[in-house]
Amino acid sequence: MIKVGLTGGIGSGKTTISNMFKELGVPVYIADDAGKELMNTSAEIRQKIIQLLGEESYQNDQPNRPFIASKVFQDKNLLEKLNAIIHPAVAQHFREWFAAQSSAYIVYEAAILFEKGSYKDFDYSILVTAPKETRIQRVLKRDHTSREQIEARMNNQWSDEKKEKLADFVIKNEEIEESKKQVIHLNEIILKSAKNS
Ligand SMILES: CC(C)(COP(=O)(O)OP(=O)(O)OC[C@H]1O[C@@H](n2cnc3c(N)ncnc32)[C@H](O)[C@@H]1O)[C@@H](O)C(=O)NCCC(=O)NCCS
Ligand SMILES: Nc1ncnc2c1ncn2[C@@H]1O[C@H](COP(=O)(O)OP(=O)(O)OP(=O)(O)O)[C@@H](O)[C@H]1O
Repeated sequence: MIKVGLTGGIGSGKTTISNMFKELGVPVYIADDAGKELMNTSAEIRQKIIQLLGEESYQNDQPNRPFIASKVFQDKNLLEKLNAIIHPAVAQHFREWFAAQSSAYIVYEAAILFEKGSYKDFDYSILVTAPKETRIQRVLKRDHTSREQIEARMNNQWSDEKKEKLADFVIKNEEIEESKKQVIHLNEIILKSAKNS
């Protein structure tokens, strides 16, 4: 079964694009959601995060996400350590999910795919892009956040230019109808490739 990794910077629209694949019947694994679920439910992960960032990182046994974000997006070293707690657990969870799938291909959506080299685990990679200011405006509209907080996350992600060099396919997500056409076209290409493999 073909594995397709899908990523994009904050506010690029990767979840919007993943949903378009879902509508075409493609199973989609959302690594961010799995990471959230594991942070909520795994006592081992909770203990490691408290050890790393202190008691304030959990309240009533639930992660204090704004607090954790305020720490790690200001300090690359802490972000690396948080990633090292969560990513292996997500990888294991994904392997179990993947073993239960039976379609021609699956899509794996993640906030970071190129930065840590995990794109190499996939047959194809898709990068979702949009101009930086568009991305900022989308997130400002969607979330209770500030430009500074969005830029702090952007500073921990590669630029689109750097990611485009490694991506197999790029979806320029500006006009939504245009993005849908690109997804339908990519779906055809990947299905054809699955038949031939
Ligand atoms: C710091 C946390 C608690 C902030 O939670 P919050 O609900 O505010 O954000 P959420 O998880 O929905 O992510 C929103 C966006 O932030 C950016 N972002 C999240 N994690 C990372 C990361 N490790 N590196 C760079 N950018 C990131 C992405 O653009 C992502 O789409 C959370 O993002 C986290 O635990 N991140 C580290 C683990 C991780 O990489 N998770 C995602 C994939 S498993
Ligand atoms: N082509 C588009 N035109 C207009 N708005 C869009 C478009 N694509 C996505 N959006 C909107 O922009 C916001 C960000 O999109 P989405 O949540 O899919 O991005 P994301 O890359 O998954 O974000 P994050 O990195 O913050 O998790 C959402 O409110 C979404 O509805």
